[in-house]
Amino acid sequence: MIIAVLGPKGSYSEKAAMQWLAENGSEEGYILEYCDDIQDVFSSLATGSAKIGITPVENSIEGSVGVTLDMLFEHDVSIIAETVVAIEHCLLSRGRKKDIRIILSHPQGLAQCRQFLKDHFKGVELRTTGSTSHAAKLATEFEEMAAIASRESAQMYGLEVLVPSIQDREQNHTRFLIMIRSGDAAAGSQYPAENPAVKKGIYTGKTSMIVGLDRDRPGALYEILEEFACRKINLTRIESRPSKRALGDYVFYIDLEGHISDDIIKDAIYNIESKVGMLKMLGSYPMFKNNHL
Ligand SMILES: O=C(O)C(=O)Cc1ccccc1
Repeated sequence: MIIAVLGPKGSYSEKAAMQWLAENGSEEGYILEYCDDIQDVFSSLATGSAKIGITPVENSIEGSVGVTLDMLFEHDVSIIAETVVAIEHCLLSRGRKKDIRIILSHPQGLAQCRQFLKDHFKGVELRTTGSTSHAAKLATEFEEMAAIASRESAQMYGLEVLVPSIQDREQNHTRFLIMIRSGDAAAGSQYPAENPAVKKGIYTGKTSMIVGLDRDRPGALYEILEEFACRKINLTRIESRPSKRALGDYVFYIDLEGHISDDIIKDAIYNIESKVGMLKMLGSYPMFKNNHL
């Protein structure tokens, strides 16, 4: 089974993949395909090159990963799981701190360390890369380059950790989605919609969807949310994103507690379908639970 993640080796997406496989007790029989960026992870799923794709979707400091949200809208994928990874960014380089002229990272890495960069590297050029591990790999080439990436990347690419734990808040977590191509039974069969673990109550189910309202009018969003509220369905996230059709036109990304195999969830969605212009189900899957977070 091929799993597409952000590459090269040492990315947080790779960490997410290993963590998710360990959580499921299936660390063997998987091959990682390292992609240049988030779009390529989705393309890899679309072409069938990989059966599973893993990308970051949300960070506790910086918020949503817009590209992943956009790709979820554009591609026929189903979310089969989520996992949350603790992120410790470090400043890595071959050179010395005073010689650093360029700092590289994934846009999320730069954003999560914004204050650190302002306080210690004002005026230094910031460059974005497809992943933090790509930044680390590039930083091996010149002494005046540094990367914001994980401690593991330092080891992997032979860089020094100049400054550890540089994110703007000590607590830093990123949620990753584990996805398959919609209807890809071969990859999905291990994690079926009727997930027995969810049924047994070991996991709480989570359901994700994208909703587009038919037209802008008072109360349109309220009417959707009412279908959840009246059934005591808890939303864990709601986020608007430009529909890209016109300025001020939005779609809503909604996550809620409950599995599509639960009657009340089915019922709520059935009622919502007649009220919206567009409803795209992204999947029902076990909610990530870790008491240490
Ligand atoms: O670039 C990576 O390593 C990723 O997996 C994306 C990312 C970047 C920064 C924080 C969390 C995830």
